[in-house]
Amino acid sequence: MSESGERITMQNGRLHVPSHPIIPFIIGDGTGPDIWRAAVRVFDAAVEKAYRGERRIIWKEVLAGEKAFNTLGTWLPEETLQAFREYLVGIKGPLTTPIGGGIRSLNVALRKELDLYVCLRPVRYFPGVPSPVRHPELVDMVIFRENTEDIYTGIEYEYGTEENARFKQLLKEHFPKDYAKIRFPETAGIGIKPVSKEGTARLVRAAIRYALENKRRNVTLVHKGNIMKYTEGAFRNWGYEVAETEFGEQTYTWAQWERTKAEKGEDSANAEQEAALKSGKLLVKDVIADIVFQQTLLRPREFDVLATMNLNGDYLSDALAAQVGGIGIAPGGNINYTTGHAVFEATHGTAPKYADKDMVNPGSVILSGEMMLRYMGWTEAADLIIRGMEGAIAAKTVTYDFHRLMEGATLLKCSEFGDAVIRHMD
Ligand SMILES: NC(=O)C1=CN([C@@H]2O[C@H](COP(=O)(O)OP(=O)(O)OC[C@H]3O[C@@H](n4cnc5c(N)ncnc54)[C@H](OP(=O)(O)O)[C@@H]3O)[C@@H](O)[C@H]2O)C=CC1
Ligand SMILES: O=C(O)CCC(=O)C(=O)O
Ligand SMILES: [Mg+2]
Repeated sequence: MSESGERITMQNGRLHVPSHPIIPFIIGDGTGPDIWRAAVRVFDAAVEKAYRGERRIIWKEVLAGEKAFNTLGTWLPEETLQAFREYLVGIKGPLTTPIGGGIRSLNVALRKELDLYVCLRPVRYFPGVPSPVRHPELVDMVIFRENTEDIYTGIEYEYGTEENARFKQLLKEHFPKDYAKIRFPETAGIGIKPVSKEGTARLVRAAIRYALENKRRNVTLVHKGNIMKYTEGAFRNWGYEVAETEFGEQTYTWAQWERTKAEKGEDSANAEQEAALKSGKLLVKDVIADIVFQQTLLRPREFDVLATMNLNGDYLSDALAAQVGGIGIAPGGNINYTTGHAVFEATHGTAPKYADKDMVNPGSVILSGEMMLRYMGWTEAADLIIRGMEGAIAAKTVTYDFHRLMEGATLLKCSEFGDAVIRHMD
């Protein structure tokens, strides 16, 4: 490396970012290399333009996925985890996860290993982006998805294995009534869904803090608590508990509304809520996970910040991204707000059929980098990236995914879109 850099550190609960921070990155599988090549040029150009050489990112490649396996014989090397631990803030491309067998998700493993408990996925509209809805500009939501629990924990017992048989035997012996509920016990695979009070509380706390700091109007707890009462239902109840016990002065909850209604009737509850919201309090409400897909589509104005469990948030991220133009422009970050550790990454996957074609939209990783720069406090560079994205899209110079839905647009390659973003920073 020709130039040495320094570590980003956490000091007294605040991120300390040197002028030449070392930032580890994973290129990713499939379309990852195409996208990274385009995106890193955008990041460097934005930083150079904003700080005229006074600040610079010292990139440090770390391996994971196919590149790691092919060179080191392991999918997620310990050195990679160590680099993210040591340098605190990093960025990654997508990594492949085989379906129905093989290795477990490296993406999920990274989040768990580094305890990046928030998957933060903002969903906003860029004017000019083709959208399937009539008013995409009304979509301005931020998903806080729990990243370390739920059925993503990966405790599963495959049908036909000894573990599966032993687990079912344990159920049969100790919980015979529950065992009898399994419709086809002989051939059933089994998965376990742990959801804890601590895991829920730290996620909901982060969502409420974000909403208050960013002057959002509401936080919606998304759950399927009518069916899964002690996991998803508990997520809702613990979420309300956090709002009321830790942010009681600043929030009004639907749980409070329910209690007032039971005591004094619906009119009183409505009046209480209205007064609370008029006084500027943040509304904390909840919605069942199936209807949230309809409501966010039909009444996007009613949703600001959404706090979800792991699986629900995974589904909802892709669905909401579609409303503002699709997964090609859906960024994200995995964050531990206590330790400061963060790994930014797109919402989409490896899109393997487009690999090495220099074709896909690098927008999601570019905007994930924009989130990273903002997280580091390099807001001038982040603002330039937004300006560049807005300019490239407004000029109708776009990649295939937008081009196929846009009238009169110019089709750009992945790398060319990166160039267009840089040009429009001026
Ligand atoms: N965090 C991560 O690393 C993630 C990894 N994955 C992994 O990725 C692999 C593939 O998953 P899959 O379910 O196919 O989902 P993908 O997100 O990889 O791709 C699905 C479709 O989304 C569209 N798309 C994806 N990326 C882009 C982009 N940059 N620009 C424009 N359009 C894009 C394409 O749609 P179209 O064909 O219509 O143009 C593509 O066929 C799996 O192994 C999965 O586990 C998945 C999600 C996240
Ligand atoms: O890990 C994977 O392969 C998929 C993860 C995913 O879809 C997500 O985090 O949104
Ligand atoms: Mg996903």
